[in-house]
Amino acid sequence: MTAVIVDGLCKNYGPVRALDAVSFTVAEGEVFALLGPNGAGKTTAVEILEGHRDRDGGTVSVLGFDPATGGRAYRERIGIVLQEAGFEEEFTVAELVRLYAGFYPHPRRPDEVIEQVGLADKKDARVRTLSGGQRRRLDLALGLVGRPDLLFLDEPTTGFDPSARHRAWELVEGLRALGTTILLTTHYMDEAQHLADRVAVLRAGRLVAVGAPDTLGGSTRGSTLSFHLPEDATLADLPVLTGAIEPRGAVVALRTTEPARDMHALTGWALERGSELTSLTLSRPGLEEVYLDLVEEAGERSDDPRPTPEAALGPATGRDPAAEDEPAHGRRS
Ligand SMILES: Nc1ncnc2c1ncn2[C@@H]1O[C@H](COP(=O)(O)OP(=O)(O)OP(=O)(O)O)[C@@H](O)[C@H]1O
Repeated sequence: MTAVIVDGLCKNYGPVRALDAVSFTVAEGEVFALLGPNGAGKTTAVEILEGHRDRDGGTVSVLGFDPATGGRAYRERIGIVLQEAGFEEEFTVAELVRLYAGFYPHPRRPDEVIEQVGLADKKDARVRTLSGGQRRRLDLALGLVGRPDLLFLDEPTTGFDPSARHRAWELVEGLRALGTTILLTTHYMDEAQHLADRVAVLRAGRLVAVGAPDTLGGSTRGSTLSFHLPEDATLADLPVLTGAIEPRGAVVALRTTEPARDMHALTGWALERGSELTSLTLSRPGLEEVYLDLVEEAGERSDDPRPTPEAALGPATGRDPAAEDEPAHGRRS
């Protein structure tokens, strides 16, 4: 079954078109990452899916519910880890996790969840005494304790130290193994690469690519063939190659969409002249490289969302009273 279906989703904040006909699906049990620069619309999309924000157009189905009208039955099926949740500071960790467990019909055992997120030694500590990273782990515990079918993780490891980060990744992998569908946002490409089955890249409210982290952007982005230039050769001696050559010190890198042809030409050339092509490697661009290409294409600025067509037609008429300036549920937008 498909866990999430988003079709033609639109959201405007006054003159700003935060989401412009965004469509994607997430399969049941899949880990799906929404990527994009600041202001791209990730939080808006996630808040609409969570049922915390209205949409202006399009259809959304999550676990068979429309989040806008799913009510309590819907909320019991999902878990949410907010970017900045406001906690009751005087509760202890254990009290708060137990309190949240009480909101759900089939919760996980609070002690087990506290252990899983690495807060066992802090279970009797008051929330106000926790460090930033420990608070994020508590966020995670509160998102997990209801045993959700779908977990929303909004930048789940921001502020984590490297070992806490790896622990969180293991936790996500464990949840995936249990069949939990996970929709996460992150600015860390290594996190998306490591955790996500598929990623979607938003830029200024528009979806610009969806795919597996290893193949995002398609074959047209090409591969990189790199090798050490033989000592007795110069760049001018190289055979005719289809790709563009970039010298990087002693190493030559060739970005090519025809790697087999270029590899054949190069190795033939080296054999013929009796040279060795040391450290010859063929690699696809990493997710970070592809992502940067996608979000920087067409010279768009990351913090420059598209205006709505109405706003683009004329001078701004001031703040639209319909603009929602109040973040939903204590969420920073
Ligand atoms: N409550 C609001 N009122 C008015 N404009 C908003 C509101 N929330 C978000 N926006 C605008 O909508 C656009 C998308 O914002 P959003 O928070 O969804 O982006 P994001 O991709 O989550 O960014 P970040 O990576 O910084 O969290 C931005 O231009 C933002 O300024």
